[in-house]
Amino acid sequence: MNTNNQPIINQSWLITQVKQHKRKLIAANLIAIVATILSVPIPLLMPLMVDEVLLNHPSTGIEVMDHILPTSLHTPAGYIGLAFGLIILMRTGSQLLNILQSRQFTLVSKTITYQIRSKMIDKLGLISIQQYETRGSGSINAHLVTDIETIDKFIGSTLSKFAISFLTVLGTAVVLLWLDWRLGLFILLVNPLVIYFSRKLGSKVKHLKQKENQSFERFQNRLVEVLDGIYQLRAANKESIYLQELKQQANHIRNDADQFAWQSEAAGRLSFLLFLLGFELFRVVAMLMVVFSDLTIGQIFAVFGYLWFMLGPVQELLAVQFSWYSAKAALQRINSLLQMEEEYRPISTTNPFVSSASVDVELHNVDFAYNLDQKVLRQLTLTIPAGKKVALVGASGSGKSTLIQLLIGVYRAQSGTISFNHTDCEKIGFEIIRDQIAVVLQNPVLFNDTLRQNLTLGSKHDDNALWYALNLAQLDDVINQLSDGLDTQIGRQGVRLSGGQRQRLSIARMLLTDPKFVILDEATSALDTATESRLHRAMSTFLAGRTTLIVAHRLSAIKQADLIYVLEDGQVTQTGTHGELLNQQGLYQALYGTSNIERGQSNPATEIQF
Ligand SMILES: Nc1ncnc2c1ncn2[C@@H]1O[C@H](COP(=O)(O)OP(=O)(O)OP(=O)(O)O)[C@@H](O)[C@H]1O
Repeated sequence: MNTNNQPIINQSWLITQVKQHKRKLIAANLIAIVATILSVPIPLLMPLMVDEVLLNHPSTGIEVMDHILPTSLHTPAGYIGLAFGLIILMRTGSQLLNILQSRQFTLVSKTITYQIRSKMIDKLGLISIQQYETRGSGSINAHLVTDIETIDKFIGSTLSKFAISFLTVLGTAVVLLWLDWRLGLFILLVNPLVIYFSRKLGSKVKHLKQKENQSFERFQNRLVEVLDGIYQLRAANKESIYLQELKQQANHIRNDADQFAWQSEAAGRLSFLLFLLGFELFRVVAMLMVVFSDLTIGQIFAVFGYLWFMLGPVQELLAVQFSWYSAKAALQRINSLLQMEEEYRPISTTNPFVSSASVDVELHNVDFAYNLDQKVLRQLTLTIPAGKKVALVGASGSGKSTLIQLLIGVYRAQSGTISFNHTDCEKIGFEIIRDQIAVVLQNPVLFNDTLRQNLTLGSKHDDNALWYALNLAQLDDVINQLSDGLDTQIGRQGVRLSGGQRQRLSIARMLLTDPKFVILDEATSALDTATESRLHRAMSTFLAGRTTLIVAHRLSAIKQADLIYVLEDGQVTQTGTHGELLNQQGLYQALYGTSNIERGQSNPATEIQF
């Protein structure tokens, strides 16, 4: 866990990654150098053509060409043809090498972005549930997709071009120095000056990228929520209000993105304008030098050729910084995800389940609050004996589901102890505890996948085991009627199943894991009473001897328990069996008493809700 809040993806991390690809990067840079060496001399053929061929002042160039060409081609047309052939060869060679070097760079950049993405995926498994609840899946989604893409673009395209552009500008300056040291020096001084002003301009727009990202994050979070709730919004006829709100947020993105886009474009163009002014000045100086010094007409053609040659690379170099601002903002956001608070995972020092077939649970003076200002569980003490069925009842908001969250370690008690088989949960570690527990929730999470995958969640089970679990969960008849059976796709969040079928699928999933401790949190609330009663009967053999915690409002789910705890305002106020509690004055009697007497006699699976 990163406790010192230092960015995790920082320079030294990147350098370590880059070092792992040293050979590829060295190869890429060598290729870039060869490509530059091939392309930089092309404008030098100009003075050769103009001075030696067109103006008829033969010198070293013609001498060399005479060695290559047969005597019959020692003519201006022959020389021009040879120069043309050479230029084609050099340009093609240089472009092919550029392709090769960018291939090397993409190999490295894609691997580095894959590593960042993997690091983030690893982190997803560690982030505390509270952080997920506050940040929202939309923003996490944005980090994993958009931010990584920005970084990928920066490393892949910008950096690979950076090497070539930098080398080209440097090579050009060297040739200019050789042609005329004053011109070379001029170009060497102009470039840093332009880059300095361009950085100054760039620093004025970099915060706009962050603003754009924030708008995008807000939009994405809301979009995910609206899409998840679209059915209910449509049913409540409120869809248009939410879609309108999304449009407003899209409009914010438009404004913020527009600000960054035009201002960074303007800053880029102003920087380039500076360069062009230097360029024009350079041209004037070069022409004056033809008049006042020994620069030849051919050489001035070469100088102008080099100026054009530099334009593209200089533009690329200036663009790198704007691309860097986007990448830096993305990196900051990625780091903020990597720095999110992690779930508390004590290191396991003992495993009390190895020697014991069943699980008992004890809570002693447990205090818990989601927000420090409001306690949800207060000095809660209760025991769930091994192999027994225990029910937890209480009014809505009394803390029943919160207690389950603490049992599976999703949240941590602020004080008090939770023990399994007389061993403190912190000594056992929650990975081991979760191996013993299966939780069935009221709204089970289902994936847009086959029934089989939703049942097994990736574990290996043969079809007989699956059908056995489906049979106990009272779902085999339903699946039998589907043409694709276990391979039926159930749609997003299991939309092709009814609420009750989804709950039974989740129960079948629990049965397959063969847990020692079963937690049923309103697990059968969507079933009709007859199906629920059949299900309870079918499961009774499976549950016999397993510790079971039932959280329910329905009497039919509660009354089968060996022990019932009544929870009021985060504390146990009554304990006993159904019969005992009915005879005690208190919340249980108030909630179930009369209704039970009236309805319970006629139907054992009576449904009573409060
Ligand atoms: N993730 C959360 N963040 C902040 N507060 C929460 C969170 N979950 C629950 N609460 C609060 O904790 C209290 C207890 O909620 P809990 O879900 O445990 O009640 P419950 O007894 O299971 O209710 P129900 O029978 O309606 O499911 C409620 O006041 C609720 O507002």
